[in-house]
Amino acid sequence: MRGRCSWVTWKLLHSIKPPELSRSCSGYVSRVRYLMRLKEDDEACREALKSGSFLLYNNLAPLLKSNNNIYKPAFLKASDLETILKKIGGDKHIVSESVLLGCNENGEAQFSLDVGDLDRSALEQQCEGVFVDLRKAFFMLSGPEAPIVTKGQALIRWHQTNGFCSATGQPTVRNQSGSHRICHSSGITYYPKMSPVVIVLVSDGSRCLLGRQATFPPGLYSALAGFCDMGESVEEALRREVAEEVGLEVETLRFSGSQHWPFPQSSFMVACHATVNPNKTQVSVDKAELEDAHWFTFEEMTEALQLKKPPRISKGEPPMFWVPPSFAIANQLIQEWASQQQLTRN
Ligand SMILES: NC(=O)C1=CN([C@@H]2O[C@H](COP(=O)(O)OP(=O)(O)OC[C@H]3O[C@@H](n4cnc5c(N)ncnc54)[C@H](O)[C@@H]3O)[C@@H](O)[C@H]2O)C=CC1
Ligand SMILES: [Mg+2]
Repeated sequence: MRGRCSWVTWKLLHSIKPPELSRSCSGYVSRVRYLMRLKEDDEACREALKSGSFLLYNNLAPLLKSNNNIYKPAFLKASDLETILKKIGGDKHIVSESVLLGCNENGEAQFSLDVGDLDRSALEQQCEGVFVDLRKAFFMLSGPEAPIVTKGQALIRWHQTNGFCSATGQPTVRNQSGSHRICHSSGITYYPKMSPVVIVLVSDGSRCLLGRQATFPPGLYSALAGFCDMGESVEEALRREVAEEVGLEVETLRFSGSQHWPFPQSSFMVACHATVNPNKTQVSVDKAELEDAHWFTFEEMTEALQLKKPPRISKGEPPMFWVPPSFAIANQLIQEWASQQQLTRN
């Protein structure tokens, strides 16, 4: 039997018609509830496709548009997308392959769509935009716009790589919004997946510890990170990763924030600050995981934070030390640590 609460919610959701919704869902709660409905109700989602806006990707590279050298994700209106598809000889039915992304401030549904099969340069010309590799796009977009672009890519990638049931090998079928895929043979429902990762900035009170993997660009050092093992809490994963990678024992930890990270597959980054005993700071690096890790002073960190772009590499010179840019949560941890140090020094 349906509980009173869920019945009221159900009535609320189903009594609102899509046109009314699109006019009235500027509030956060309305937008969330509209999205909730679009996720599960195929008919409502098909309706929203007719008036929504679309962020295109070409083989996972998002379409960006520049205005006076300020780049933004190039969302296209449904009608404009249809016109452009017609002009370049694309099939208008590919629109139904779009994946629901969100709902903008005006209450319009947003979708992401990979158009990798269509002529890239013709599309760029028609849309007056450019498809940019996501890693490069990060440097071109302002902070608040990056998450929706990475979300769109992550969802498209998830659908591209989850076309078959891992139990039966049979094809999986998506719902209209793309919020899940079902194998009708086994009855298993698959939802888009992220792997939990802990990322931690370790401090001994006056210095902080950063490491680099051999695959990092020259000179880049970041906070320590690692995937959570099955059954572990964030706290356990964090203690283990620090012990494994640098041979230190964490004494305290404090949550800072979290971030979806699209590379190489979707991760859910949980960021924390941690401290170690200032008398037990001898680092022993696990060379299988890290090329190097060492303690950095406040002055070194402050200087690295000034760099807004990866530094140029000069021939014969040792690479300059730099830290992840502002779109990475590692940067947030470093900024917070530097501010804290600044306070204690004043
Ligand atoms: N947003 C940010 O600020 C930062 C993000 N990261 C991300 O954190 C992630 C984890 O960092 P790592 O030091 O590489 O992790 P890690 O220290 O756990 O080492 C990676 C190894 O863990 C194993 N592994 C266990 N579970 C895995 C899973 N679910 N997926 C992939 N590999 C798994 C593999 O053998 C892999 O080679 C990376 O994807 C990296 O891109 C790392 C630093 C900064
Ligand atoms: Mg690691």
